[in-house]
Amino acid sequence: MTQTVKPLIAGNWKMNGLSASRAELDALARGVAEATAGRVDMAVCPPATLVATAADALRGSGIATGGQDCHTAASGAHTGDISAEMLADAGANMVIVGHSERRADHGEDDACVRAKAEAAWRAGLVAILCVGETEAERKAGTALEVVGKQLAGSVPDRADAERLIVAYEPVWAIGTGLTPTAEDVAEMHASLRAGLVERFGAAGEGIRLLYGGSVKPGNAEELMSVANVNGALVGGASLKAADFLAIAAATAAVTQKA
Ligand SMILES: O=C[C@H](O)COP(=O)(O)O
Repeated sequence: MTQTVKPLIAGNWKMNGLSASRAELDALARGVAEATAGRVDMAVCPPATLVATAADALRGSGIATGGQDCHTAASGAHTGDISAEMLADAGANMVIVGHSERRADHGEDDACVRAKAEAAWRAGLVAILCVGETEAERKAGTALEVVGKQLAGSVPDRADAERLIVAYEPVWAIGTGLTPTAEDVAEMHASLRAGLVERFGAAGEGIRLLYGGSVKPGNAEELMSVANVNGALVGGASLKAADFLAIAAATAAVTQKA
């Protein structure tokens, strides 16, 4: 883990959560101080219907609230869409853009993801921008090239640590229980770091690089110990406060050893 970068453990609830999920949010707010000891930041990205609930439940806890997607426009005739400004108005501080499920299910390409990141910035939100290769690309030996192209095409100019977080999520590791080896994660994150530094200079050193894909309490310590891994984007294991807090605690333990 890059020692100067405070890790972030962010939860992506995807299309899960009803009003009863308030109990999990309240449990996170109660447990965050003990789990992180102030050494790790946390965020929860619930579905849009729960952003205001999450912002309310997490207020004062230090846990940030995020959306899972935003439209490129601030408002207008876009039925069913939600703008970054609306997320901010509901209490969000950040928004995920370019998740592989959006890229696959909604045909979002790098130019679209870049426009969404710019929309996030326009609304004052931090963009958590996702990149990652498919299983076929990994097997073909093109993972570094594919992800490097996604990074170059999706990240807007003038990125810095205040406004951008990059999440590396191998598509084949999402929700499967599979994870890359620590060596593969290290190789990819080193490549992402090099790409950011080449483009943004010293600012690229501070941009958080999250790993995502089947992060659980049992593998968090190993994954969070990898060089240039500055936290995690957690799907399934973020739905239960106890598991999510355990991942944060494992990350805090890594930072203490570093
Ligand atoms: O955004 C989160 C990722 O897609 C990871 O999901 P997962 O932890 O359920 O594998």
